[in-house]
Amino acid sequence: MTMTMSENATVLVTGGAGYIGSHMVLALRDRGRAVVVLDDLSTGRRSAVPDGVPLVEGDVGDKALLADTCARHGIGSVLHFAGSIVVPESVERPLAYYRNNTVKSHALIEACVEAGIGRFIFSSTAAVYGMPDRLPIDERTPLMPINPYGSSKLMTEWMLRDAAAAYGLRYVALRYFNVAGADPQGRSGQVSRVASHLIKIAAQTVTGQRAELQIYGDDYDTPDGTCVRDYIHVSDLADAHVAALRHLEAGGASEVLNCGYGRGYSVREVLAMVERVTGRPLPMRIGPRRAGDPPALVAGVERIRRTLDWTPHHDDLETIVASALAWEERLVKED
Ligand SMILES: NC(=O)c1ccc[n+]([C@@H]2O[C@H](COP(=O)([O-])OP(=O)(O)OC[C@H]3O[C@@H](n4cnc5c(N)ncnc54)[C@H](O)[C@@H]3O)[C@@H](O)[C@H]2O)c1
Ligand SMILES: O=c1ccn([C@@H]2O[C@H](COP(=O)(O)OP(=O)(O)O[C@H]3O[C@H](CO)[C@H](O)[C@H](O)[C@H]3O)[C@@H](O)[C@H]2O)c(=O)[nH]1
Repeated sequence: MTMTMSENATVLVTGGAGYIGSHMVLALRDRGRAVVVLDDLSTGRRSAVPDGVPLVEGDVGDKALLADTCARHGIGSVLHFAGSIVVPESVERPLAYYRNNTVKSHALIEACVEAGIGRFIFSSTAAVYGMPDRLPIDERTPLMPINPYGSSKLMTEWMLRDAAAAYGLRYVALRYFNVAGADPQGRSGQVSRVASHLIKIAAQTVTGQRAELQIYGDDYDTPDGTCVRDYIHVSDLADAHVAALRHLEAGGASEVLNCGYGRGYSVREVLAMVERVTGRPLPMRIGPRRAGDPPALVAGVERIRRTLDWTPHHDDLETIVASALAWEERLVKED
């Protein structure tokens, strides 16, 4: 397949040494695209960036570095993953979250406008919806984040909306639901030890790094009393970004799109799948509810299916769980 001019331009992936960003780099490289990573390695790892991919080690809020990187590498599109992601930490340190997620995104958007970079893809989150009471959650659902993390992301969406109107930048904001799993070829996965995500914690428990897992509440108004989430495989999520990039490169309009499969699994269902995959009981107990957990979050996916040429390939809880476990076992062996 021949590439168009815009497909020849290098893609800047901020946060490309992190969990989702590293899968993004793989997805782009697998398609022969030129990629540069900008990451301060605060939670990411140098080893997550494949050989041959330039890593600019620095801060996404550093405008001089951004201008230099964009000019030096001939950047045509920016995929913005860099940020802070731990919800309870955002409650304790809100200003740090607004600085890292909102203020630094402002610097990046401004640098793009100044450099004439017209395509931008942003990692947003279902946290912009807060505690919606109707499922599935479509993009017209009122935006009422209940923590600084969600607010910091929503403010970036708004900056993009307004910058697009004023300066002609085109963007896609993808509101991720629950991202999980690891590269099917075992090239990347979630590395952070300070994990709060259910499937990562289950994998740490299976590999003996934790004695047991706690279910945060079994008295929700859901079929089995535990919270329901829409788990999306990280490689499908990366492919959705590739589709979003193609959409923008083909001249498509700015979009805000949910990114999930449109189906929910309860905490108990996820843990039952972990037991099925390992063939062993998982040490677990019921604990109290965790503050700020909505009972159920399931993406309305009509808009993304209509807008992007995106076909998920790993829409299967067993595949998600098995890939996360395989990655965790590899991490443990490496240590
Ligand atoms: N993991 C999820 O379930 C989830 C859900 C919704 C949205 N998101 C969003 O996806 C993005 C990636 O999340 P992740 O799970 O891969 O997290 P991660 O912590 O693994 O990756 C974030 C990366 O950004 C880098 N970084 C952070 N601040 C930076 C800065 N100021 N300058 C340069 N680099 C910086 C980190 O070193 C890390 O490599 C985030 O924006 C997050 O808000 C994640
Ligand atoms: O040890 C654990 C960890 C999680 N859970 C439960 O498992 C479900 C999923 O929790 P995660 O922490 O895996 O994911 P969240 O739904 O809380 O988080 C997701 O939504 C957040 C915003 O709401 C952020 O966007 C975050 O990055 C994204 O993964 C929740 O009901 C949680 O209470 C447990 O029972 N035990």
